[in-house]
Amino acid sequence: MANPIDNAERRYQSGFGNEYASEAIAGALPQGRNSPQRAPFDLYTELLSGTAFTAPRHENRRTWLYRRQPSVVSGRYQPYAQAHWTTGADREIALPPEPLRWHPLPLDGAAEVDFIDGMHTLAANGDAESQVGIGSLMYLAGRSMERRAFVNADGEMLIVPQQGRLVITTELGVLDVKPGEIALLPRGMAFKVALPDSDAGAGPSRGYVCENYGAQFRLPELGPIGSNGLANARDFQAPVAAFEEDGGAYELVKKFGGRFWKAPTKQSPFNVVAWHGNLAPVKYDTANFMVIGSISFDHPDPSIFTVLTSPSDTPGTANCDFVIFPPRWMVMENTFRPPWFHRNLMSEFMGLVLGEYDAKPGGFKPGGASLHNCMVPHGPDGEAFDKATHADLKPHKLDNTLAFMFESRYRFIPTNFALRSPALDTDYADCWAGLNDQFKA
Ligand SMILES: O=C(O)Cc1cc(O)ccc1O
Ligand SMILES: [Fe+2]
Repeated sequence: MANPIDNAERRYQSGFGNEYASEAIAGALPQGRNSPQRAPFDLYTELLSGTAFTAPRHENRRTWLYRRQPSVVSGRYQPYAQAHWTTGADREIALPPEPLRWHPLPLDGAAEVDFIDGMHTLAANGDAESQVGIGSLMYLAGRSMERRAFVNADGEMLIVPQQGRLVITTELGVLDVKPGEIALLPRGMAFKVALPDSDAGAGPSRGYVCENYGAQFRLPELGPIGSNGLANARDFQAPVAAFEEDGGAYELVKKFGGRFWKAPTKQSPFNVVAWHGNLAPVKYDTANFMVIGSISFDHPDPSIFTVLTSPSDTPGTANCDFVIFPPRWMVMENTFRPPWFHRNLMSEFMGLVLGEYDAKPGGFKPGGASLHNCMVPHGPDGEAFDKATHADLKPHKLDNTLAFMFESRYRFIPTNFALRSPALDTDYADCWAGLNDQFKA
């Protein structure tokens, strides 16, 4: 069997959080026990735990790796400079109590940097040390990582590509992810990102990342929806085992407690020949999301579009919900169909992968971002309000669109980078200025 690392036709294993098993060479996976006295082919046995050993069974995640060298074999760490990837809430910043929006982040200079050096935190809450909160980041990158690998000890990473395909090599195998798809990479697992489109001259790649310091993302409960719907577990895809044959040197960059470090390694960290377990990187195509909406009247809460949720210790009040606004039919009768005007306990960071978002048809652009924090009023802009109050309410398909939201119980604090960026839309609030008093008694 050919080692799948070299194979452009990717194979995947289906499911979310189930017990996967994969071997790049037949016979490499021990049978009947996890840690035999000598593993097949004299591979080293290593355990990666994504939860405490004693986490409840339904939350417990761990994977057994059978590899050419254990990851403890590495050179010494030295500090590494990554100034724009900050961690957690920056309490020094005076958080503006108003809606914020960014135009698509400019790609100048992105051609020179890879996925790690091109990462920018736009806003964050909580604290990686307390395992609470998330960061909302964007990467702007034009270079493949080649012989550089990255390990994030501070959180798992949910990647939402907006422009350009990503080939993500992980310890467990390779994920090929294009805009419209998402990837979820476990905390602590080494990976590198190649940018085939950028390498082919299509210009820099851009996308969004949720760095989740808190409880791992999982599928939401479905309640009265039943046993099917929204993101179905079978549509998540984990890689098959794949390892690099060439044992050459790597630079390993590690994010650890908000700081960055680097160490040389003599061998590729992508040296896992077989693995089994339920802690795995996955990808998911949002085209497979089974969208549920109102077929009578009123605009439902956006929680019906939850793909994945990271709970907090208060039931129903998430550390982070990852919510998408995919193509869907609008059929509600006598209803103002776009989102209503609202204020909310939860804080909302949004991005747009493609097309238009119905609440902001002109103002919110693919590659841009918006932030509506706890109790900050927001909603449809003047143009959306006008259109929707006069629309002929025929069934209408919102097509060629994909917006998303990282929604959190904790207020997001924008970074200095985001607040000083020329992409900050200083006129954002004007989009509501035309909503005059039209009261007619
Ligand atoms: O503010 C937003 O655009 C996100 C959002 C969408 C929606 O359909 C209902 C509520 C909500 O916060
Ligand atoms: Fe909202």
